[in-house]
Amino acid sequence: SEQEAANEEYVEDQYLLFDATPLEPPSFAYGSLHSLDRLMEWSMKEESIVEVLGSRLELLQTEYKLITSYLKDYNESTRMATEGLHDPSKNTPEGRGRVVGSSAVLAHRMTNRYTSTISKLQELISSDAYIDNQRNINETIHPELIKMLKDREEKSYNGTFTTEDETPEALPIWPWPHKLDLYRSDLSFIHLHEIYGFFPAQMRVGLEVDTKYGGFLNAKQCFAIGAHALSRYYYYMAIEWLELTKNLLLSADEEDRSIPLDIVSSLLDIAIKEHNLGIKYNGTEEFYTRPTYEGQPTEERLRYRKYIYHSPTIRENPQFNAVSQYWALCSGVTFQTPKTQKSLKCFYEMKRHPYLYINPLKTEILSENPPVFQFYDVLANDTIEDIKAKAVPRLQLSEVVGTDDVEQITKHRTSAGTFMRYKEMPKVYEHSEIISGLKLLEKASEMAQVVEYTYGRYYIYHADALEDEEPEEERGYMTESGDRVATLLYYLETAEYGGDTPFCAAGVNARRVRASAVLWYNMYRNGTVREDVYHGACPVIHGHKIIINHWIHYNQNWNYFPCSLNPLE
Ligand SMILES: O=C(O)CCC(=O)C(=O)O
Ligand SMILES: [Fe+2]
Repeated sequence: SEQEAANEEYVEDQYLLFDATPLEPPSFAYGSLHSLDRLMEWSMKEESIVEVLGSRLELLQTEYKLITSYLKDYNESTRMATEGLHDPSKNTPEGRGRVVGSSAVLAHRMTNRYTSTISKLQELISSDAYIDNQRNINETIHPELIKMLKDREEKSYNGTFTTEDETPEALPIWPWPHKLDLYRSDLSFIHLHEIYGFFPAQMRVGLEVDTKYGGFLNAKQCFAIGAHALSRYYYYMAIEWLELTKNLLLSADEEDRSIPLDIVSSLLDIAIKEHNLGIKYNGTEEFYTRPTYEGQPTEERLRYRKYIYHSPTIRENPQFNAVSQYWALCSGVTFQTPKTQKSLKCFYEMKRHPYLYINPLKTEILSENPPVFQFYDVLANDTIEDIKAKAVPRLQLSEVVGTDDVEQITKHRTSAGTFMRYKEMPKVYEHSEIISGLKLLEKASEMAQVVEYTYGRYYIYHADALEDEEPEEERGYMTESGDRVATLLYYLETAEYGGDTPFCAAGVNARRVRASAVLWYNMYRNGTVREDVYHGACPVIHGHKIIINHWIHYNQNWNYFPCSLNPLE
């Protein structure tokens, strides 16, 4: 119908529905609010915005009063008195001028306006305060100024180094926040919803457990998240956000009513219809979806989640295990058997290197098969701060090997990252060789990657080894140095809530402990890729997390990681 068409157009226009890339992003890596540093910068910038807008408002109030009184006076005298002129020759500016000029009252009131009201207005707009404010506003909230600088950003530093010696002299100048930043922020809520199973009503008022900051999302913002979820075919989440929006609009407390209720309802209908259709035709493919209807989905979802977490048949179903294990682990459910847990130990490692006799490695076996170790207190605070100081200003949105499609990337990885050359942290590279017992230098590993996650940012479960799946050009020198045999990950900064590193098949998380490192093997000794080291990064719920990834390659490490006849080693 006409109404439906209008709704659809409205929604498409406003909320990216049914079209994956209507924003024409300047580049897939475009972002200005993608790291703590950027968020802090724009938050600090907002203080000057608030200041100029505050004085703007005061000036506007004075200006508003003067203009109102001027127009009122004019309307009540000149306009009213000359409105009824029947002689068309008098109904011209000139004719009216003659009437005003001949009338004591009209002329007197005009004299007053010029000498009093307008001269006050003149005074106001030529005052230093007014001129300063105008200039400050231009400088503070004019995105064009920032956009101009963007050129320099593109020329200066694009986030990766092409040669070993290249240094980032000019740091990027960040463009004005873009709708894509908002898109990614919506997505943070969607991922917190999906992975932890939080309810939209919970997330709307803030997820802090200890503190309430008093912020909440209004109906329009909840609607945008729902519409975003729908555009990505996340039906059950769309339903829950849209239902929340509807309830907010139906409650008397909601102040923002700029989203029409009928639009919310029609989107909700679409989401429910699509959701139920998906179940009918896809069967178990979208295993977490269940038939739903208005008012009912959330309990159903919770029950189903419990079922996923606690049912070994579901957890072990090869089609679903990685995702259900990832969800369960992120939500705090571990599933190592008591027998496995009993076999795990903590010890001081002193054998690998003379250095370790002096400073033994506090080692914990998190899992024996697949082998996952965590080492504690391996980075000094100064080292952490030094790396952070270098890496943080150049963090850019993370890429995913083999794609530059925004939709694809944001599905998998929403962190920000940069690379750290050997020269920038030689001690850390050398230290990494000692604690891993493997060779990293001389191209035995990739350039270390520093990665940051702010609220809702995550890395879905994945394998680090690229196998032969990726095109040759994406694998770069790995074709010579071999695949990623092992990963060494350091926690430089940990989130207050969220942000653990779950190992799906092992059924255990590496827990976020600042200055600790996690080591695991992505390949067997014989060089074949392990299938049981799927892992990820749980979304940060509150705070932020920074890690270093060292991806260690196989070929130069055969010596340190000798071949075995046992294919399971
Ligand atoms: O951030 C984490 O906890 C894991 C990161 C990871 O697996 C990766 O970057 O490959
Ligand atoms: Fe990984």
